[in-house]
This record gives sequence, structure tokens and C-alpha cells, in this order.
Amino acid sequence: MDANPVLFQGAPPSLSAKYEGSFAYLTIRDRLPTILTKVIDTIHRNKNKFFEEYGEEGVQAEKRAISFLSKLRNELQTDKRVLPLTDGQEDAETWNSYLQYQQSHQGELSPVSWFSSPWLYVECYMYRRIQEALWLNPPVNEFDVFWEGKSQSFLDSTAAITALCTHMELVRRGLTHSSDSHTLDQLFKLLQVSLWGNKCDLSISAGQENSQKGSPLDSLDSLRAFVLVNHSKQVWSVLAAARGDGQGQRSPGRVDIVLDNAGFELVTDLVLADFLIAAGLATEIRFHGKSFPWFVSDVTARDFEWTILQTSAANHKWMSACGVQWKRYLKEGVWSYHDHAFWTLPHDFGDMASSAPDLYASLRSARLLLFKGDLNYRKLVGDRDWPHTTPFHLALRGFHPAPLCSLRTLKANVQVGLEAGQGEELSTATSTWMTSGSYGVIQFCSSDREQ
Ligand SMILES: O=P(O)(O)OC[C@H]1O[C@](O)(CO)[C@@H](O)[C@@H]1O
Ligand SMILES: [Mn+2]
Repeated sequence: MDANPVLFQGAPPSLSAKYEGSFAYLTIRDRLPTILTKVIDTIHRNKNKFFEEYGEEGVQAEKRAISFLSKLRNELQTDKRVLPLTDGQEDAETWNSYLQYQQSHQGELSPVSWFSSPWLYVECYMYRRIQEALWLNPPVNEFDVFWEGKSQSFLDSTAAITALCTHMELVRRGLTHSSDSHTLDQLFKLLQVSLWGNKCDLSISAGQENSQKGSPLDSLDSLRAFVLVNHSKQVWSVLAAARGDGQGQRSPGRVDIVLDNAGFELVTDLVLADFLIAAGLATEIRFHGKSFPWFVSDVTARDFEWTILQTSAANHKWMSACGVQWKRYLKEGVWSYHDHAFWTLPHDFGDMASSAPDLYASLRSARLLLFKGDLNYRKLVGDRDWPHTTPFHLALRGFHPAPLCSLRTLKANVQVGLEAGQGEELSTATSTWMTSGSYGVIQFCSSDREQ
């Protein structure tokens, strides 16, 4: 993989903890050490399990992993140099070249460090170093330090999941006779449910419980005012145009969903994907997840399989009906799950065409790409300090494999594509509008030109 990022002329500076008091600064100063402490604690709490599974060897590995992570926390808190990876994994070389690139970009006088370098880079790096602590220490190398939180968040959301699955089963039954306006109405609802599902990540709350309690459909009306950009109609146009007039002129194609968090959010994405197939708006769905535990709650293959299994095995009739349907889609190849090393690199998506051309090429054959969540948004727009009125297609800096839409609640201080004055008005009303997770966008872009 080519590690060198693409330089984009005219892009504003990267968000960074070097701006004291900024959200990036507070994240690195407060939230990341808390996450590391929780990781250390989780490993320690599982000591007996390691002993039962691997004997004394497991306990020794647990100790080494903990001491590695305590050292990492100290490096972060004392703003030490970012160190090269030493675990010899396939992606290590790419990470190390990226570090060199950052160093050459900053100049030798300013070492690449936690508080001086781009926030996106150092935050991604922390999750890769957590993995290094485990990979360097078999037999605990397969342990997912975030598993407990992710599975608990699913279990705590059972009532909301049941309500959503019941809704989906009713929609499924009504679809055969439904009009276009009914289908459109349901699509708009499920896009919003999937958007607000993104409130339930565990990274912004530093691992604190964050599940969905009530029915997600009941709150859509009251949340409408918090959707700052709503391009649902454009999403409908892309999908409905592909569906054509039913005379076989065009056939609906593939929708790719670049997943974010496990737990309730993943269920909202699965329901949306189910609806797209059931309504004939797509013939295939590809889900993209992470190949190792990432940003506390992000979906891995194991989370994906477990979630579908749990849903299909539920005691509730409609919840299990959904799970059984999802298993069928997977078996028939209508749905498939993919991971690619690129999703767990520090690169933003502007680098994808050169750094992961195979992935970029595969995304090009999708009819529509859905990018879930805040981190994906940061990577779409390069995590830079854009003026809020910057057009979305410009902030994508050449990343245009296919028509795309971001479903994201705002948890980092970057937001483009707003109307003139909209950002200022929001700042006056609520200073934390970009970071509280209370606002969201359904933001679409069809090409690299003005739409
Ligand atoms: O799961 P999401 O929506 O990507 O949110 C994760 C977000 O939380 C944070 O870790 C909070 O700092 C952001 O860095 C990140 O963008
Ligand atoms: Mn996430």
C-alpha cells in the first residue's frame, strides 16, 4: 500500500491538539487517557479468564500487555514522540511511512507528537497501538478489549431493537402494494433512524454506557429540527432512478454501507439495508467493517456475525424474523461483509485512490455509498478547519468513487455544506453544536462538481 498522503492545494489546516482548548485538545488531554485506563482495567479484569484458557502463560501476557499500555498512556500524557510500530503486521510499514511523512511535513525541529500533530492521525494511532499491545503478546492477541461494551450496548437496546424490527416487518408486509410515495416516506424514516443510531457510539462517551432506550421511530418528529442538512430526496432520486419504471429499462444496483458502530447503530443500518432490498431500491448490499477493534465501538466481523445471530435467536417474534431474513440475505450473497486494511489506517479518504486503489475501484461500481458516523465524516473531509459554507464536493478533495451520502451526528468540530449564516446562528444558540452529538446531517454528493 502506498503510504504517502495526497497533498491538496488550498485545504485549511488539520484539526490538532496544538490549538489549546480546542475539541481536539480536550479529546487528547481528557478522553483518550480515560479510554486507555478503561482498556487496561478490562484486560486486568479478565486475568482469571486468561489463566483458565492459557494458564500462567496467559497471565504473563496479560501483565506485559498492561505494562505496554500504561507506557503508552504515559507517552500520550507527556506529549512524547509518536513511535514506529514494532509488531511486524502487514499494515505496520504503511503506518511507519505515514509517520515519516508527518515528520517531513512538520519539519525536523518539531517531532511528531500527540499534542503537536493532526488529531485524526494521533487518534487513529492510539487504537493501532492498543492492538499492538495485544498482537505483541500472544496468547491474548485475539482478545477484543471493547467487546464487553459493544455487546452490552446491544443488549441494553433490546426494547428499541424490538420496536424497530417490528416496524420493519410491518413495512415488509405492506411493500407489495405500496405506492412510490409510501416507499419514499419509509426510506426517509429509516435514513433518519440510521442517522440517530449514530448517537450511540461509545467513543464520545469514553466508553460510558450509551444505548438507545425508547422507540427510535417515535422521536423522529422532535428531532427533525436537529437535522442541519437533509438530502434524503437526492438519495431517493439515485435509488429510484435506478429502479426505473418497472419495465426493465434499468435495474437497481449495489449499495455499499461503510459501517460505524456496533450495538444499536448497527441494527439501524441492517434494517435500512433490509428495507433497500425489500423495496427493490437495491439488489445487493455490501457492508464494510473494521479488521480489528477500533474507536471503542466500531463494527468488526465478529460483531457483525454476533449481532445477526443474536437478533435471529431473540424471543421476540418480529425481532427474530428480521434476524432470520438477514441470515438468508447473507447466505444468498445478497448481503456481504467486507473488511479492508484501509479503514483502519490514519489516511483520510482523499488518499484512498492512491493508497488503496483496489478498494477505490470496488467502490466505483456501487450505485450509492452510505458513510456512517462521525469518524467517516472526518475522513471524508480530511478533518480540516473548513469554513462551514465550503461545498461538500470541494471538501471531499477528489474522493468521488460513486454518489455518496454521509449519515453523521456531529461529534467533532468540522462541518461543511451549510447555508451562509447557519453556522454562526448555531454557534450563538449552542456553543457545543458541533460536538454534542445532538445535531446530525444526511449529506449527499453526486459528483465532483456543483450539483
Ligand atoms: O463513532 P463515531 O460516530 O465515528 O464517533 C467517534 C467520534 O468520537 C470521537 O472519538 C470523539 O473524540 C471522535 O474522534 C470521533 O469522530
Ligand atoms: Mn465509531
